[in-house]
Amino acid sequence: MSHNIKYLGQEEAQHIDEELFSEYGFSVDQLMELAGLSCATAVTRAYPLSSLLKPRPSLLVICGPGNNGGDGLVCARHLKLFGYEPTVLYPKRPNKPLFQGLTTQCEKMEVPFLTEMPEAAVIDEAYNLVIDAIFGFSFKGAVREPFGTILDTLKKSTVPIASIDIPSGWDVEQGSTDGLQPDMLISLTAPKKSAKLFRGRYHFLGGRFVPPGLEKKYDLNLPQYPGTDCVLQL
Ligand SMILES: NC(=O)C1=CN([C@@H]2O[C@H](COP(=O)(O)OP(=O)(O)OC[C@H]3O[C@@H](n4cnc5c(N)ncnc54)[C@H](O)[C@@H]3O)[C@@H](O)[C@H]2O)[C@@H](O)CC1
Ligand SMILES: [K+]
Repeated sequence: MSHNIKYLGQEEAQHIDEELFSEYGFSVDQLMELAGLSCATAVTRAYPLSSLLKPRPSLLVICGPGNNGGDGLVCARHLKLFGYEPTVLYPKRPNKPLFQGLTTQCEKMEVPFLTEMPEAAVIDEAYNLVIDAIFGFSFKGAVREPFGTILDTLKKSTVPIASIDIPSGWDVEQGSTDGLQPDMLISLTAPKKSAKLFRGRYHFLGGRFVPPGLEKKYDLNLPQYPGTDCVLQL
């Protein structure tokens, strides 16, 4: 069913993104809400509350400086509504109303924000899962701080990682041989080329907002989502 789905290159993913806004009239916050809701829903499928090993349903959501980080904030808010206990690390915050609003919404919902990245041993002790919302399809080049240190710590941790759209630090097309090895990947809109190298247990597709005309133009060949679901396991 999913074998013909298109794996997008970096530029193609960015073109689709731009077209959703320019030609199709969507706003960023609309799509970010749907993307983040998909991610939260996919997490509930792969890691239901009843399956978590720690006494509290604690999750660490690490948000980066762009829209992937915004997806993480939306995902954290929905996971809180779903009964999980997310904590957010958001070290580089863009000075834009969209991200400020998403941050306030989390704070008002009593989602705690950390001031620094915990050590790997602390993460292993405290959290059931890390949600990686650091970089998405616009990541390029060598990782800049503080994210290099954060990714190094995540590599040392043994807690499963769920990556939003791309495993952070991976080249969008080529992946990475010594990078993160997430347990879960939630591809948004369509998987990116590096997703072919994903070796974790759960690969989900989310972001059920692609208009048929756009899907056709880019030959995305998306599988059919079941019923009214916003996610699909690939
Ligand atoms: N069209 C879509 O499918 C949608 C995409 N969304 C999300 O938006 C993401 C793309 O967002 P953006 O284009 O804002 O970009 P990203 O969130 O991928 O990252 C860009 C940010 O990371 C920084 N950065 C890039 N390379 C870096 C490096 N080597 N070291 C340190 N920092 C680096 C940039 O300065 C920028 O602040 C997608 O992956 C997805 O998660 C959703 O929010 C909405 C819909
Ligand atoms: K990511």
